[in-house]
This record gives sequence, C-alpha cells and structure tokens, in this order.
Amino acid sequence: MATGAGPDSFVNPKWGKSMQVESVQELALNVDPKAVPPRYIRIPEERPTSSLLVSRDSAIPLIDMKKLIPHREDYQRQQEMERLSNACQEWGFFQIVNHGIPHSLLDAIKGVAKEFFNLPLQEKQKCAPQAGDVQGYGKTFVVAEDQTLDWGDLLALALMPNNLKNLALWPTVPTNFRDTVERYAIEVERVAQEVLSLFAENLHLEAEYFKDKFGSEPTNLMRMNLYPPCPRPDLVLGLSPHSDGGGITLLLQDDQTEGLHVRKNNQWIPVQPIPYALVVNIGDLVEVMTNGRYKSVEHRAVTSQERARLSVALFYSAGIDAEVAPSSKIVDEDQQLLYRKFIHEEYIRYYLSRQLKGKHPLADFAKLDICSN
Ligand SMILES: O=C(O)CCC(=O)C(=O)O
Ligand SMILES: [Fe+2]
Repeated sequence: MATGAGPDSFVNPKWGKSMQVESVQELALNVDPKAVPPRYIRIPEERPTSSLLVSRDSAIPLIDMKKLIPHREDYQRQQEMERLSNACQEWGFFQIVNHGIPHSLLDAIKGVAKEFFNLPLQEKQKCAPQAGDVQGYGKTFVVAEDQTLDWGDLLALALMPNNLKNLALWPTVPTNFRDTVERYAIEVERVAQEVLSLFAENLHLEAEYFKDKFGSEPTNLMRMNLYPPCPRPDLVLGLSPHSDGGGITLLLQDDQTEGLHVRKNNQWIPVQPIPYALVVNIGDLVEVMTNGRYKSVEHRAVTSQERARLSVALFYSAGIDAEVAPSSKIVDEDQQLLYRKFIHEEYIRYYLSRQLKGKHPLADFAKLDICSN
C-alpha cells in the first residue's frame, strides 16, 4: 500500500502485489449479452447457483442501537445485548439501525461513490495505483495471470492513520469527495468504537479493551465496490468468498439491489437491504482477540442482470504495529488457546498477497494445531 508522506518504513511497503486488469464497468458496456469473457467464468462448484444452496429461511440479526444506550439497565437493553452476543457468535454478521449517522451523510457517501464510478475511465484512472500498491482505483487480490476475476471494480483508500493516507490517489472529482469521505470516516469510527465497547461488555472485558488493543493509531480502510450489471450472473461472482482481515467492517449497501451473501451452516444467506442500516461484520482480528468466540464469517457478492450494485465498506482495525493476541481472560475461561499472537502488519502483508479465497488466510497464518487429547 502506498502511503504518501510518513515514516520510512511505511513509504510504499508494497503490501499487496495486485496486477492491473481491465475495468469491468467498461467491459459491461461492450460485452456480448450472451458471452461473459472466460476469465470471469467460475468453475461449476463456485457459481452462485451451485453447490451450497442460497437460503431465504433466515436472515442476519437486526440490532437496534437505540436499545443499547449505555446505563440503560432495563430488560429491553439486556435482551438486545443477548441478541447482539448471539449475532457475534452464531453469525459474525448483523445489521444496525439507529446508529446516529445522519441519513443525509449516508446519501452523500453513496452519491460521491456513484459520481466517481460514473466518470469516464480516463478520469478514474488518475486514481489508479502504481504497481504493487493496493490503494486506488482498480482491483486488489489479483495475483496470478490465470486467476478467475470478480465482476466488479473498486476504489480502495486508507482513511486513517495519516501516514497511510495517500491523497494523491483520492478523486478530485466530484469536488466534495474528500470532505464527504472524511466526515463519514469520523462517524464510522464513532459507531465502530461503540460497537466494540458493547462487544467488550458482552464478553466481560474492560469497556476499553478493544480500543486499547487497537492502539493509539487504529487503521480505517475504505473500499467502494461497484458491481456492474452482468449478462450471466449465474456464471460469475461480484466478489469472491472471503472473510475480512480487519477488526470490524461497517458496510453501507445499495438500497435497491441485493447482492451480499453470508455463509451459515453451509448455505448462503442473502442480506436484505434495509435503507440507512449498516451491515456490521466481525473481522479476523476480532476473531483472534476473542479466541474464536466471535466469528469472522465468509461472505461473497453476487451480481444482477438488470442493475449495477454499489457498496461502501470501511474496515476499522488495529494499528499497523499492534500486537494481536487472544484475550488472556477469555483463554483462561476457554482453557484452550486457539490462535498465536502476531504483529498486525505481518498479517496485512500475508492477507493482501493472496487471492481472496474463503477463510484460509487466518487459519493458515495464526490458527494453532489443537490436539484433541
Ligand atoms: O459488496 C458487498 O456487499 C460486500 C463487500 C465486501 O465484502 C468487502 O468489500 O469486503
Ligand atoms: Fe468483505
């Protein structure tokens, strides 16, 4: 990830090695309606309609943040805390409403994202990364010539801390892009910290546990995803199955077009858009810090034949040099340590240098071999 000005160790550390590939938006404009280019076609087991079933029998939990206002020691709060605890342990995903982010700001962030993706390719390419950089307009996680590609374009930018922020890659059109994203980042950080302190309360840890462990310079990375309409949504994926590598993710999704699927009990559960709600999911670091009690769960995005879909994900996470380890209090209760400790930057490098593919990064990188006797 290129970094702009900052300490030497962070100047272009080349965390990723993503290759340049064509814009799917451009491709979608010209594609033969009956034929998707072979590089996007999934093997049958990976297609949206095969192997695991898509099930609409259940839905990720919906959490009302208003019911969770601290110091409201009533029964309603207790019930909502239990629902939150269940969401973190059973789903790794939930939606939140009444989070306090003004609706006008949520409209504005989607507005600037749409305006950016609607610019001519040449204009967007002003934000294209240099080789080896994972920030900017284009694609991440493309590591091999023969890799099947996702049907989507993205704009990835570090919002925090300042030494990772590379303003040279930030769009200057629309002109309110920077101001809108910066205002949104502040609100999302506030909500992320509120959610993390609710996690701490549910886990009987100190209220500031995650805040302390994330350190004095937490990271906040943004990914705007645009999935153009696809003539054969049955053959492609918008985003490959993966778990998120950060602490927690707050995702704003399109109101009009469904596309996010969460994996549960070997089924894919579609996440229904709720206007002005945010989807929250546990990332790999919080799974490690909770010694696996809270699950970082696989998810993917599928495409639609009729409509483009937009999503804006903010990955709120620990500082680059933070030490990540399971809480000793939880390990004492569980009596089994499931993950080794590591420095966050080591995991970022590992995660970004691979194809997005299921939950392998965390398991391969930090999971300890447990003997059953
Ligand atoms: O577009 C979506 O709904 C999913 C996005 C996502 O999972 C990601 O950016 O990590
Ligand atoms: Fe994700």
